[in-house]
Amino acid sequence: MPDSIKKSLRKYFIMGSQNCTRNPVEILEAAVEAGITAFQFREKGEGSLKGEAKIELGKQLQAVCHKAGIPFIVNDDVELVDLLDADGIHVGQDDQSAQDLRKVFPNKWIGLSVSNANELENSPLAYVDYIGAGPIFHTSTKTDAKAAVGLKWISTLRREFPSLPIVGIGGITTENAASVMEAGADGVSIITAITRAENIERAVKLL
Ligand SMILES: Cc1ncc(COP(=O)(O)OP(=O)(O)O)c(N)n1
Ligand SMILES: Cc1nc(C(=O)O)sc1CCOP(=O)(O)O
Ligand SMILES: [Mg+2]
Repeated sequence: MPDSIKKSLRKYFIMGSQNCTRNPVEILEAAVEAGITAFQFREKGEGSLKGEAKIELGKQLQAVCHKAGIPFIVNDDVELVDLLDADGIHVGQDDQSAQDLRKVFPNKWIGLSVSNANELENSPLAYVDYIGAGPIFHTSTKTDAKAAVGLKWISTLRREFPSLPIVGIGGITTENAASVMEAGADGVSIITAITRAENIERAVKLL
């Protein structure tokens, strides 16, 4: 099981309509065509859709993932995971606890953000399928992101947990993605380097 998750985390695209300057469905289709291996619907923050509009976009993006056979993960929103029967959920340290989520979703992927040793110590890793480690580099995409933790955080996690699926996130680009993998990550999570790419196919291939 961890091996198939690791494979799926390799090019993990995250996006919501607030990250897009054109149709999000077309952006996801282009990214899928170019070879992303998983997708997280993160409709959150300024300019994001709410209520029915969010659900409708989620359904459309999920259909693109289903057609391509890649996992469709929902960020934060437990009700939406349930409603759409998503493949998994990603939560942070201040969101619903992974332990509680595991009771509700015994067979779905649960991803948890872990940014430092203190969070790691307090994280219920037994209930988690993968860790999102970051922000590795500076990012302006998440307004409440912590200070960049650097590649060392990935190598520390990898040393302590040799078989745990780990994905790096935050400020990852076509130029620095290889360094994240070399530090020990199983994959890279990206928003801007894909949503704002002049050529999505080229960007995903370079990643
Ligand atoms: C793969 C991945 N890693 C980390 C995050 C960040 O989650 P969180 O800390 O809950 O912050 P928000 O994304 O909810 O703003 C993520 N979404 N995905
Ligand atoms: C959603 C998110 N979570 C982060 C974390 O550190 O937990 S950084 C981040 C934003 C990533 O966007 P970009 O690829 O544009 O830097
Ligand atoms: Mg969250």
